[in-house]
Amino acid sequence: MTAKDPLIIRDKDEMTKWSRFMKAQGSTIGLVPTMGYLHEGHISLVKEAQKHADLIVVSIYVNPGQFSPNEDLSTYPSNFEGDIDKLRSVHGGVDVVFNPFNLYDYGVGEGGETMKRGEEEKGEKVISCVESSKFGHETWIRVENLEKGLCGKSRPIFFKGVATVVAKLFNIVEPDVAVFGKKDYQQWRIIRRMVRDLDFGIKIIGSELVREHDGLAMSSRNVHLSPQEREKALSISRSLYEAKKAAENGERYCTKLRNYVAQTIQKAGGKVDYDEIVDQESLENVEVIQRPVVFCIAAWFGNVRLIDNMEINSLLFTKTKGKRRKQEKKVAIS
Ligand SMILES: Nc1ncnc2c1ncn2[C@@H]1O[C@H](COP(=O)(O)OP(=O)(O)OP(=O)(O)O)[C@@H](O)[C@H]1O
Ligand SMILES: CC(C)(CO)[C@@H](O)C(=O)[O-]
Ligand code: BAL
Repeated sequence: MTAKDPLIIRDKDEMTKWSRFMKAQGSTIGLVPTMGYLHEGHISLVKEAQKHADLIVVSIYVNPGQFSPNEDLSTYPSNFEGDIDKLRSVHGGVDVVFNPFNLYDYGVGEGGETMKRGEEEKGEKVISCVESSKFGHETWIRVENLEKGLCGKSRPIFFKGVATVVAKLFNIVEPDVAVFGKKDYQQWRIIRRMVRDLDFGIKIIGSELVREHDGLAMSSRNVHLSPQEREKALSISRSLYEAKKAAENGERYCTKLRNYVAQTIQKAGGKVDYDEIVDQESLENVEVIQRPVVFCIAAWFGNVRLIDNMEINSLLFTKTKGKRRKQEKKVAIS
């Protein structure tokens, strides 16, 4: 297998020029938006994109617009050279890495009048790092209902920042297809809704969540976990698996399942931000499972906030010779 060096494009106008040129030659373009510090979860998105498009663009950009000033923008991990090495060795390769330097580069008004930092300290308004950085950006996309729950509660500007930067990337790269990971389940749903509501004409693909060998959901932020915190964080995926199994074996009451997961994570030393069972499409809370749902979790281990989720698609009322299949291992979730 020969390694392929991706072309690195840093200027947004050049990115658009490249895409338009390639499309004029008849090629289709698949976009994989990332914030870098790539792992196998990201690579799985690239492989998925390869199935749907001729040419692949991976964007690497830590978007200040989705971080509040009190969040971890300044410590978000990065390793650009390492990322390029990883992409170089993907079978079939990546054509472009778009690593923009001028995504919000509009200059600063006289007297820095776009500076709003301070308001959030008075508790009046939550603003994003992009607003407090004097970039002059003031246009935002909100996906009003889907962004309200789950991560939207504890990160109130997160999804407006994500939807806006993704819309910018779509306008710059002009892809035919874009791939998002179901690890960020709410994000994937929000992007799909935005694309539908604003007629982007881009196919959005949700790619399966990739886990470490021991079940931990892969995430760039895992690098900040100490070995002890990492071990404790396994309580998330383990309890989710148990809850899924219990649901499949007939436990439909969400309160029971949620309490079990929350208690397991707390016992392991984690601090639960939310644990909710929601409808896969509307992301609205479900009390009794009667249709496909997704069990979504966010929890803190030390200073690291992790998210994970598990879809529960089929309620296993499988019958063996007329009887409900006996649970091999009784799942204690009372
Ligand atoms: N384990 C994973 N499985 C599938 N997709 C993933 C996984 N981790 C990240 N992705 C997807 O990769 C894309 C880029 O995500 P991002 O660069 O923020 O990585 P991340 O690992 O989610 O980082 P973090 O959660 O620490 O911010 C998103 O669409 C995200 O859902
Ligand atoms: C979609 C995204 C690249 C937007 O900054 C980011 O939220 C991410 O990496 O999931
Ligand atoms: N993958 C989500 C990016 C973030 O947490 O900011």
